[in-house]
Amino acid sequence: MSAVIETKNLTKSYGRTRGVADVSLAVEEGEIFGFIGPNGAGKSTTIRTLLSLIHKTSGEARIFGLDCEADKVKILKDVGYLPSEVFYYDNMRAVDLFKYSASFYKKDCSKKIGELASLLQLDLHKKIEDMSLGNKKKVGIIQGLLHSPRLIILDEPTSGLDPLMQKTFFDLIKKENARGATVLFSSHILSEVQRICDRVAIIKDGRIVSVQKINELQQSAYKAVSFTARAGADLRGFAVPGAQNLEISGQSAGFIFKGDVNALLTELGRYPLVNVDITEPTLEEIFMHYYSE
Ligand SMILES: Nc1ncnc2c1ncn2[C@@H]1O[C@H](COP(=O)(O)OP(=O)(O)OP(=O)(O)O)[C@@H](O)[C@H]1O
Repeated sequence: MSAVIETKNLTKSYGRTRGVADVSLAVEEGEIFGFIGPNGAGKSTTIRTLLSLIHKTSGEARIFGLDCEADKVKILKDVGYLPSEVFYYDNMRAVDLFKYSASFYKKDCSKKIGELASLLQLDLHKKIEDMSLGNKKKVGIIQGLLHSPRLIILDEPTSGLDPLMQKTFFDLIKKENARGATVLFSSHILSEVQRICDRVAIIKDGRIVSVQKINELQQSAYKAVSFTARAGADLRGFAVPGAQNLEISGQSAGFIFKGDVNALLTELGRYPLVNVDITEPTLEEIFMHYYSE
């Protein structure tokens, strides 16, 4: 395997404002790689820097082994990009925009444009300014995929798509991946990442805090624990090493746990319990732990 995207200590500052700092990532050929973090974490900044839409402050960024700034033109021929906010030549019809885009790639993309439009149910002959937000998003998706790129970069791609169309979209991305495309997929919606990605990088406050395989993340040592005690029991003193995000509400409590199970059971045994649940945490619960650290 070879890295399609590789960054080393990639840093971008907007004057005094933090963009991203020391981002080191490797996305391997054929992966669907998730990039997840809350709003403002630095996902779009990383992506725009990779595409040389903005200049890095320091560090290295390579795509297909080429330097993202020096070899930008060569790289972009084989990259499909769906920006988080789509701006278009509004008075054009979708079909004309696609023809115009295709002319850059010097490829006949008409068959693929037709297939994508039919799959996504987009009227190609409508003016973009007359389209709903969801249909404008579809225009962005088709524009990103029409040249069958080797690398697809999607920045929050599903906003504005209804759930049925989201499923169609995910199936489409899986199909593009099956034909050999590598995919970088940014999102703040955890269930989306869980649905489609092989590995995920978590970014927080401009820095990567973890890179993991999705299945390993779910099988990590973390457990979700919740319990309920009999009326009158005071849970405020509940404490065990390894418990995080502890929330106590009346007679019930819940937390994420990674630690000595015996210590957990001993602590639980101090309370008159009526119920205990120890389960695999959802991705949401696992990520909350990263977000709140
Ligand atoms: N053009 C800009 N000028 C100044 N600061 C910026 C600019 N663009 C982004 N930032 C700052 O950089 C940081 C990272 O923002 P970025 O948009 O990359 O985050 P994000 O993870 O993509 O979040 P979102 O989902 O909200 O777009 C934020 O603190 C943001 O305020």
